[in-house]
Amino acid sequence: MSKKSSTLTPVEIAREAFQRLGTRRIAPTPEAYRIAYEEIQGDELPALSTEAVLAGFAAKLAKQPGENGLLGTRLVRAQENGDWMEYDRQLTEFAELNWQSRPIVPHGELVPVDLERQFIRDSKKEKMLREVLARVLVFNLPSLLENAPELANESRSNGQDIKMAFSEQAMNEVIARIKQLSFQIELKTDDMAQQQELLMRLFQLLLENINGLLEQGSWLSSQIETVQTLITGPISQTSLADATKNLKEVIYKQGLLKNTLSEEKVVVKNMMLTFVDRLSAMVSTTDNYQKTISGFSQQISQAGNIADLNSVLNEIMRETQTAQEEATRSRDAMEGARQEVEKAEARIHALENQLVQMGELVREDQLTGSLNRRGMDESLDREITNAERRETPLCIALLDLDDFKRINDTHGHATGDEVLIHMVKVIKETLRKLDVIARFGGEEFLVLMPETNPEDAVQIITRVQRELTKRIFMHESQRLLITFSAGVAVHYKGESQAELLKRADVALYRAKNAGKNRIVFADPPAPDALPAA
Ligand SMILES: Nc1nc2c(ncn2[C@@H]2O[C@H](COP(=O)(O)OP(=O)(O)OP(=O)(O)O)[C@@H](O)[C@H]2O)c(=O)[nH]1
Repeated sequence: MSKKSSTLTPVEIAREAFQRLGTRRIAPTPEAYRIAYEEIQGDELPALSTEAVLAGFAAKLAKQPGENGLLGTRLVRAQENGDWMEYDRQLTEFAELNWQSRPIVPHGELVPVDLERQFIRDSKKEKMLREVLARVLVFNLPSLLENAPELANESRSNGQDIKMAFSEQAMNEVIARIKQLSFQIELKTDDMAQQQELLMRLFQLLLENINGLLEQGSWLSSQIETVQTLITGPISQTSLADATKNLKEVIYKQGLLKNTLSEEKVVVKNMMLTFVDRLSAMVSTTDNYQKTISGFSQQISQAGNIADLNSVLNEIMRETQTAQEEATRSRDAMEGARQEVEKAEARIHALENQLVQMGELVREDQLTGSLNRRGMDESLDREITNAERRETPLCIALLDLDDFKRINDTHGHATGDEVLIHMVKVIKETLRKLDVIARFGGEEFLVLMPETNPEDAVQIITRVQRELTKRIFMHESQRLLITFSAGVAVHYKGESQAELLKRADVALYRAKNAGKNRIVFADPPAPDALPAA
C-alpha cells in the first residue's frame, strides 16, 4: 500500500515516480519522470522547474549509502555539467538493472546494499542461463535426436522462444513446452534402449545356437567366441573395427582353404570308385575263371584221346594266363589307388591343421604378428595362474613409442606401420623364448616376462631399448631414431589382471612425464587392492 502523496517526502515521491515508470514500462526520460513525479505529488507541488526537481533528487540520492549513493553522485555530476544525456543514461541503466525481477521490499524501506548487489549478479546469471539453455535446445539436443526429427524441431523452436520470453506468461509457456519435450524424449529413449536390448539378446541366442551345433574345436567356434566376447564387454569403435578386420581376413583365408579341401575330397572319392571298379572286375574275372575251370574239368573227363586233352590243357593254360594278367593289373591298380588315397588323406590332414591355425589368427595382430588384445588377455590370465601356482615371479612391461604421431605426420602412416613392424621384430628377437609380446593398442605394447624378478625385468627392457637404438630404422636413406618409454611391474599374489596393468600404466605415464625414452618401475599395489591374506 502506498502512502498518500501529501505525506510523502520528496525522496519517497522520487522513488515512487521511478517505480511507476517501471510498472508502466515507460523509458525514464526527464520529461516522463517529471510527469510521473507531478502525478504523485498532485496539485500540492509548488511549480518547480524540471531541472530543479532532478537536481534535488540527485542531491538527496547522493546522501544515501551504497549503490544508491553512488548513482546519486553520478547524477549530481551530470546535472552540474548540464549533461542531461548522461543523466538519462545513468537513470536508464539503474532502472534496467532494478526492474528485472526486483525483490519485493516493503514500500518506503531502503533495499539493503548486499541485496542490491545480489540482484545485479542474479540478472547477469539469468541472462547466461537463458543463453546456455537456448544453445543446448537449438544445437546440442537436436544432434542427439537424429532419429526423432519432430522432437529435434520442437527442441530448436523452444530454444528460439526461450531467448525471446521476457514476460512471465511467455516464460511459463516455454517452460511448459520444455517439460513436455523432456517427457517425450524420455519415452523415446526408453523405446530405443528396449529395442537395442532385444536385438542384442536375439543375436546372443543365435550365436549360442550356432555354437551348439558345431563340433568341438571347430574352426568357426573361435570366431563365434570373439563376437560373443565383443558383445558382452564394452564395445568401442576401435575394438569393433579390429574384430571386423580380423574376422574378414580369417574368413577369406578359410574360404580359400575350404575350396582346396573339397577338391581333395573329390580326388579321394574318385580313387575309391576306381578301387571298387577294380575289385569288382577282379571278382568277376576270378568268377569267370572258376566257371571256365569247372567247364574244363568236364571236358577233361569227357576227353576221348590225348589230342582232345591237349587242346583242353592249352585252353586251360591260356585262361590261367589271362586270369593271372587280370589279377596283376587289378593288384597294381589297387595299389596305385591306395597310394593316392594315402596322399590325399595326408593333404586333407595338413589342410585341416591349417584351418585350426587360421582360428588362432583371431588372437594375432595382423600388422605386427604379435598377439592382439584378446591373445594378450588369455596369455596374461594363463601366466598369472602359473605364477601363483608355481610361486614364481611374473613381470610385465607396458611399452609406448615416443613421439610416434610425429613419425606418422612427417613420413606418412605407411612408414609408421613399418616402424611398428620393425619394433616388434627387434623386441621378439631380443626377448627370451618364454617371454610374450602383445599389442596393447595403437603404438603401445605389453611384454610378459614369466619367471623373472623385477631387477631382471628392468634389465631385459633396457636391453630391448639399447637394441632398438643399435638397429636403426631406415626410411628413404634417412635414419629414424625410435625410442620408447616403459612402465615395468611385478605381479603380487592375488592381484587382478586389471590392477596389475593399471600399475604398469601409471609407471609408463611417469616415464613419459619424466622426459620419455626411460623405464620406470611401478609402485606396489595399495593394500586394499589385494585380497586379505
Ligand atoms: N601408422 C600407424 N599409426 C598408428 C597406429 N595406431 C595408432 N597410431 C598413431 O599413433 C599416434 C599416437 O599419438 P600420441 O598418442 O599422441 O602419442 P605420441 O605421439 O607417441 O606421443 P607420446 O606418447 O607422448 O610420446 C597417433 O597419431 C595415432 O594415429 C597404427 O597402427 N599405425
